[in-house]
Amino acid sequence: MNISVIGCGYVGTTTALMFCELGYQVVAVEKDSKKLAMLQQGKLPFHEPGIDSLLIKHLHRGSLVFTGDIEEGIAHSKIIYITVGTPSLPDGSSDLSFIEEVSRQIGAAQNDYKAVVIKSTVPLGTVDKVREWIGKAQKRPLPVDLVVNPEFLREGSALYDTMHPDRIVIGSDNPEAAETVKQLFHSMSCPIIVTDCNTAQLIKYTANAFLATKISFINEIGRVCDAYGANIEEVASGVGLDHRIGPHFLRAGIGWGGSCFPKDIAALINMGNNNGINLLIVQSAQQVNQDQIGYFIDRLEGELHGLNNKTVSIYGISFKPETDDIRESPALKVIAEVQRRGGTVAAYDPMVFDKHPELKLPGVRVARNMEDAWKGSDCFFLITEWDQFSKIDWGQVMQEMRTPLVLDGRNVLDARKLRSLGFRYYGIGRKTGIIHE
Ligand SMILES: NC(=O)c1ccc[n+]([C@@H]2O[C@H](COP(=O)([O-])OP(=O)(O)OC[C@H]3O[C@@H](n4cnc5c(N)ncnc54)[C@H](O)[C@@H]3O)[C@@H](O)[C@H]2O)c1
Ligand SMILES: O=c1ccn([C@@H]2O[C@H](COP(=O)(O)OP(=O)(O)O[C@H]3O[C@H](CO)[C@@H](O)[C@H](O)[C@H]3O)[C@@H](O)[C@H]2O)c(=O)[nH]1
Repeated sequence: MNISVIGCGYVGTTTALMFCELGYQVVAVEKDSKKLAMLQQGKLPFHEPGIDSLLIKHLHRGSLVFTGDIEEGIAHSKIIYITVGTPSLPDGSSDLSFIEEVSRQIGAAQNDYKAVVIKSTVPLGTVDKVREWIGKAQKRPLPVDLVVNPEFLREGSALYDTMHPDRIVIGSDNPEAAETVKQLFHSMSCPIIVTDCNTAQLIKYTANAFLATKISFINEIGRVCDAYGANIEEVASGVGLDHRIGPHFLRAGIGWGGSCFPKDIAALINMGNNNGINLLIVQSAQQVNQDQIGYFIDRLEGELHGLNNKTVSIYGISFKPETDDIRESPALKVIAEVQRRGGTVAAYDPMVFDKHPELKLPGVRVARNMEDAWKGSDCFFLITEWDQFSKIDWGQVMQEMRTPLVLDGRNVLDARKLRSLGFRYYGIGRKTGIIHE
């Protein structure tokens, strides 16, 4: 069977490869000519572990073809997946312009029946708009079914998550179309939930909002730990052993970022507002997350008695390890806030600057290596827990920093060791405790 995928970013490329692995013939459409040229040559325009080798495998086999010609993509199959971006607008609502563009292109290129499957995360009600955009662009009335099949992959483990999902969610107002899409996954063993479009979309938003709220909640408890000298990791593991709560997404730190949580939480709040529903819990989770940057920087400013003439070394720019994605990265917010309060910044990331040579961070000294960033610095500030930061020679750091201050935005460094070496070390909620200190 043939499948077309439109939009070859993190989700589209992974989805295309997942379908190739399941045995389908895939045509993937990308409009960005630079990205397209790379993909056609078997090179990934972004970093995602494990995807590179699969890309080459399926290009060689001919099971995957990349094209910039949307008409070729539409003609290739009856099942068209939409995987374009849905970024935030300033009011928190979703920018559906990419979805609209693709919908109109589908309608204009259509010459027979299509099942259009929206994998992008889109607000409830979007399906009706897509149906209208497609219909208006059709040269003559042609049948189209709309299905939503939201994606739950995490960057950094995209391939694994797509090949081993906890569940697959399919929403459609037409049971036959839903069944067609369900059959695509017949070889997968996870639960498949078939429901209506709005319910399927709300499963996606609720999952992201719940996970983000879990993190904000533990971050807030981390502040209570700081106030009373309790240990947040022991609190989290003690609480997480309760099966009703579970151990995941209870790692306290500088807060959540990325291309999904911030925008999806904003979109959910916006959907509530549009209907007179004040989503208090989700709004609070968002607020706690915004405040978390200030919580750390207040500590930094206090420890250094002001940031004027102080240099802060930022370790990790991507929003999490094993990705080059900097969308809504906490590091960028920390840099802006340090600069706003008068400090200067040196930054190191093992991936981001190599992958994005065009990236400009005004006023920031980009370090060539880890050592270069801490030399003469007043604070080692870890934002992203790249594995290599766990192998640092802290004796050398102590020799080469101007001020022996370490802020650990991910609670991953060895607090006891750093303190015994003479560093002033702060994570969140890590003053005491016996497991990690
Ligand atoms: N990134 C994730 O971890 C993740 C996980 C789950 C869901 N999602 C959702 O999936 C969607 C896509 O996210 P992403 O991170 O892959 O986005 P992305 O920005 O990385 O990729 C989107 C791609 O679509 C291309 N595109 C846009 N319009 C096009 C058109 N008309 N024709 C062909 N190509 C076009 C863009 O050039 C870009 O390469 C979003 O709605 C997002 O919320 C993302
Ligand atoms: O205990 C935790 C777990 C995560 N994070 C942070 O939360 C953010 C998001 O992390 P993660 O969820 O691992 O990454 P994403 O790739 O953004 O994935 C989320 O967003 C995707 C897009 O919607 C969904 O598909 C995934 O299911 C959902 O986990 C990152 O900044 C992490 O550092 C924490 O601070 N503490």
